[in-house]
Amino acid sequence: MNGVRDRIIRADATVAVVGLGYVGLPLACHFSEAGFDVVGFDIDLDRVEQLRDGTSYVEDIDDETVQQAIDQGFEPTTYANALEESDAFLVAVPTGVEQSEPDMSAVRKATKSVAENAPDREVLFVGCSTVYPGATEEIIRPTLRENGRRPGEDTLVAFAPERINPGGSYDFEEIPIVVGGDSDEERDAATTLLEAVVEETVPVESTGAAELTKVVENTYRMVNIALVNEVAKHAEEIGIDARGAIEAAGTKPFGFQAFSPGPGVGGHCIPVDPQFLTWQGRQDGRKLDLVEQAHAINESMPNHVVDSVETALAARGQSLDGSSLLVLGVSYKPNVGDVRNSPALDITNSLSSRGATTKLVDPQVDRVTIDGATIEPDNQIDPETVQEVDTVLLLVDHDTFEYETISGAELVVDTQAVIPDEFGGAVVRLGDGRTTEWRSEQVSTAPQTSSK
Ligand SMILES: NC(=O)c1ccc[n+]([C@@H]2O[C@H](COP(=O)([O-])OP(=O)(O)OC[C@H]3O[C@@H](n4cnc5c(N)ncnc54)[C@H](O)[C@@H]3O)[C@@H](O)[C@H]2O)c1
Ligand SMILES: CC(=O)N[C@@H]1[C@@H](OP(=O)(O)OP(=O)(O)OC[C@H]2O[C@@H](n3ccc(=O)[nH]c3=O)[C@H](O)[C@@H]2O)O[C@H](CO)[C@@H](O)[C@@H]1O
Repeated sequence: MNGVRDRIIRADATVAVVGLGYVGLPLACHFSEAGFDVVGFDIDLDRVEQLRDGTSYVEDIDDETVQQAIDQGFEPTTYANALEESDAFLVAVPTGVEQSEPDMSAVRKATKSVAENAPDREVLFVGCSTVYPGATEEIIRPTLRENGRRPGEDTLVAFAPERINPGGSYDFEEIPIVVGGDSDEERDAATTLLEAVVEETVPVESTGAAELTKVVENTYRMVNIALVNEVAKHAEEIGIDARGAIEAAGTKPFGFQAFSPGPGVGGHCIPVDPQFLTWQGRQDGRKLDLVEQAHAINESMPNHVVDSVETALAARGQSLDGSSLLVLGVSYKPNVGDVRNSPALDITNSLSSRGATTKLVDPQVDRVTIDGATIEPDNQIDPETVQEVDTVLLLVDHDTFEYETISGAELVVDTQAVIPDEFGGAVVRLGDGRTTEWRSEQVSTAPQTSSK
């Protein structure tokens, strides 16, 4: 009765979370709340010190939650040897792509840290990072073996991809977790562990099945966003409003899920995870044409937005070169401060390279580096600036934006179609059926002078 699963069942297992970011910190706090001793290992000293001071850096976890976990024994540390008394290891370190190739370097290093420090008894290793299908077999197990562990024997191995959704409407415990193991013993141990913190686990037959599940979830989302982006560009040409059609299609009670056209696809998941599949396909000499093309469509949206600004200014007798814009929203999606892969960065870069000057507003983002320059976006929309610029460009619909403040704008390019019609100025919307109209006629309020 000294197997790791037994220790988990008795809740006298020590849980180690490796990687204390958007995924790892909530995991650590939930296992602490569930009554487990928790060790949190991270290589970022600043993050560890913040946690030890009871301070959170993750939007969905407040300081009080961190302090409660600390009071219950949660031990954030940068010392890997603090792992030596742990029984179950949850690894949630960054993964991504570099030059379209999967970057699994952090997974390798974290797995090595676990192997080098795990105690000389049966332990459980659960991969939580999003990886390419087969990575547990090809990277994690060999790394454990190369560093003195026996996968499947003294180290049970499973894969349980995180579905946590920062800023989302679902609570952590409400989101079912898929758990893949290559043996019943490994799958059962991991399922038992995760059932301590979520209401539902979904066991699948292998680690590969769980890895593919996660990548499929996010590839499905990326491809369907690309579909509505392509439809939006088409709708602009045929003079029919795309969003109205998508919204109407959403009334079909089955067989359709509505997505929203936008200025591009950002974040660390949706533009990234599908590239694990396309890379894998190309490795075998097979292209996943649909996934590759969908990614390309989404990548084309920032330029489409800049072209729309240029066309809207031209319809008013103005040039993009020398124009001034107030850009609303820098993060990759509403109500988050994360700028990873944000389309706003590409759009702002492109505007600058085409001679426009931009002023950024984002209440969620303290500072952002664009083209090597560190910029601190304004916190709120300044009506005076609205009057001064040639165009207000809305990229991200943060809840805290008050659009009344832009009522004096001469031109608004609205990529999210959230500016109300009573706005009064000239509003150009992504996917708007009236695009053909404003392209061909001078906008009634258009000044005939050059840009300010
Ligand atoms: N953020 C999300 O909403 C989300 C959702 C689902 C899945 N994921 C996946 O989870 C994984 C982690 O993502 P995240 O958003 O938490 O990343 P993050 O960057 O917020 O946090 C990762 C943490 O790991 C630490 N780290 C890096 N290398 C390490 C190492 N060798 N040993 C110990 N710590 C190390 C970093 O210092 C950082 O604090 C990624 O694979 C991501 O795709 C993220
Ligand atoms: C656990 C996990 O992996 N969770 C992921 C996470 O993904 P995420 O945080 O990256 O957020 P997304 O909402 O996918 O946005 C990504 C980009 O796509 C743009 N977009 C989105 C929808 C749309 O209709 N049109 C768009 O243009 C948006 O602006 C942004 O730039 O949460 C999603 C649920 O929110 C999950 O499904 C998804 O698995």
